[in-house]
Amino acid sequence: MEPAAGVARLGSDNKNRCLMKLDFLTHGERGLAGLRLQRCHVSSETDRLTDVLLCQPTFLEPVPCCSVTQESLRDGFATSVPQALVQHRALQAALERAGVRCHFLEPDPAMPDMCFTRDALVTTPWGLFALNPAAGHRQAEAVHALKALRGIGAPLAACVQRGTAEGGDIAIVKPGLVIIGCSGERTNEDGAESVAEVFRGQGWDVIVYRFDQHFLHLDTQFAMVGDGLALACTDVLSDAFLADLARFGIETIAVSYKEARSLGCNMLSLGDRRLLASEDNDRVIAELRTRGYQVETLALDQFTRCGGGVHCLTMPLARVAA
Ligand SMILES: NC(=O)NCCC[C@H](N)C(=O)O
Repeated sequence: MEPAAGVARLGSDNKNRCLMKLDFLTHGERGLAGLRLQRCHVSSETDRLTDVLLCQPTFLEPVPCCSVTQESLRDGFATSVPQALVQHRALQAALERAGVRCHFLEPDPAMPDMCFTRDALVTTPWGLFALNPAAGHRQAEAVHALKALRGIGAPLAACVQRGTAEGGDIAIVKPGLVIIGCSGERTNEDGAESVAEVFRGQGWDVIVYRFDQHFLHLDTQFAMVGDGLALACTDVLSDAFLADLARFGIETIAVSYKEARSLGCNMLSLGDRRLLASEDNDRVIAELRTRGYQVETLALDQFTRCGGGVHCLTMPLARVAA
């Protein structure tokens, strides 16, 4: 069967099953506002970011589906949508100042966590990979995002065939190496294996890292910030995983458990040693600056108190090697 227009070829039967399920996406759906996507591929989380997917937090709610949000609610936290919108606009402005094109999904009242665009799908070197969020209130997000992205010309490369998988659990470390987090709750064993198959099929090395569901996603404990450099909650990550990182030549900056709870690992690399981070992580940010990284900080407490920082709020659509 020939792939539908705009669908990348990955040479797997799985892909054809995926296409049949999502066939409707190629026909007449409303796209994102305006901008056509020139390219859609990510081979490394630290290449220069050119295009990103965002969704304004118009309907943000503190859904008690992760331990950070539960703690915030216990402390009496309530979201303020006007404040969240201001913070999100500042994130957009920082991205645009850095030369990144921002593409926006339409917010939907049925999707209170849609502003965390990271989780519904991931961009691979071959195009979009449609995921299957586990959290009940997030399950519609993948189809919602795909409809819009297909409308601006993004190719669909693959989709999860079995189990559940969320984008915060997938780190495209460098060409040829992906790490998949598996807590059993958000990304489960079948979902992790389904994602791993696609990368292995392209000759990539895959590390599957299993952790306790308290930590929600891999990107609350681990994120690449530069070539061969990661922020890592070494208090929590297993010795075997840390040894795997060393084996693949990845150095880590240690982030404490408390820093990770306030999304201290959850930074976004813009490439060229530039980073966006939420404020209130002074020690980690100072360490990065000492190493020559340019770190711009943003007030994002409306989101961090709901369990997600800059990394979770952004889904890179295209990065180019510097
Ligand atoms: N990648 C991420 O860690 N995303 C944060 C998602 C937070 C949201 N409240 C959730 O529990 O799904």
